[in-house]
Amino acid sequence: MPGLTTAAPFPDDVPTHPLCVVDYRLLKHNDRNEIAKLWKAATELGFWYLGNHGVEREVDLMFDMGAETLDLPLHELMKYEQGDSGNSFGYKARGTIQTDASGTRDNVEFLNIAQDDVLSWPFPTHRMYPSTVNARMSDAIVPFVRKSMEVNNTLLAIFERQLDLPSGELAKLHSTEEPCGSEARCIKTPPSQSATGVGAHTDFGTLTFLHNRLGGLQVMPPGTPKWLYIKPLPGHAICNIGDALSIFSGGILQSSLHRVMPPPGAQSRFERYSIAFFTRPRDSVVLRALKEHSHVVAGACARAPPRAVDTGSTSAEWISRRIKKLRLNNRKGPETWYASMGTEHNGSERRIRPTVA
Ligand SMILES: O=C(O)CCC(=O)C(=O)O
Ligand SMILES: [Fe+2]
Repeated sequence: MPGLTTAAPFPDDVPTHPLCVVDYRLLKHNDRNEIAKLWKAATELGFWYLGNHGVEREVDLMFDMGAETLDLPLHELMKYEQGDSGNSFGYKARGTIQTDASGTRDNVEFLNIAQDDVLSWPFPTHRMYPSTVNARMSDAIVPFVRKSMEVNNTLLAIFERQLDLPSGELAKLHSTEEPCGSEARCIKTPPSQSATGVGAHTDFGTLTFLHNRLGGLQVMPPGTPKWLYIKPLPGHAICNIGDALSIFSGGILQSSLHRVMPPPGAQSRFERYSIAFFTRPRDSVVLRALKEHSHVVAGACARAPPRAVDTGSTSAEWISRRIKKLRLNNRKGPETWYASMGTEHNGSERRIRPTVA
């Protein structure tokens, strides 16, 4: 099954970052210890493993759907290419985005399917997709998206309580009454690559629910200049906080820099697939700290730089601007790359700029 190969183990001689293992079933039962583990992970690294999430079967079907689709002839896929205008939904061809300040081309292709199109299926909200996507909507994509939404909404409700926000305050920024940027993604990296797959970035949205089987994902822990692999843990998803949630929380929740490199060691000989579900706010939601609604967030804002508290940008503008700046056709020099990083709110970009003597 694509992306599921266990033919080569993750090597034990590469530097990894351990992640906290959180049990979704215990979270659903309001287990205080488990909530404390989640909170620690979300406020320190912003990444954790999630077990017992109940989406395992749908994830396997998504790996199949992704492989079928990304195996279609390029001329067919190109009919659905996302283009250079900052649109996220559709197909992203290899070599269309930059992976660093020098403008190095990426070597991955991916397919993004909008949550709104899945919920309104068979009627499109944003766009149409290749035939292999339509054929798998009912059995794979709709159940995967609905279950992933449920997982992320459960996590959001916990963060809402931990941040002392009124009940439903985060949920209403993500209600399905208005279009949003939430999407499912399948990424394919060809075998035997040496260059970066997806360059250093923080996720644009609220929460990411990620499934990969081969290594390659790396994180740069806050306060360090080091890239460390996150080892896939069988049967577990990898979850992480995105910029929007970090901003809503006044920086209490951490969105960390990460990237995708070729799988390490003997795993590099294999094609790599990953499946992700990104929860993002409604399009018109302004990305700013929810300080009027929580003394905890207000306290954090008092210590944060002003740009981290109010970006002055709606979620739709934020996502579109960053995607646009990643596209090589829009590159005007190194600053275009740094501008793709959402640098204004947390200074991520400062951490990977070459040190000036
Ligand atoms: O493929 C992976 O493991 C991570 C992908 C990722 O970070 C992203 O698509 O934002
Ligand atoms: Fe990411």
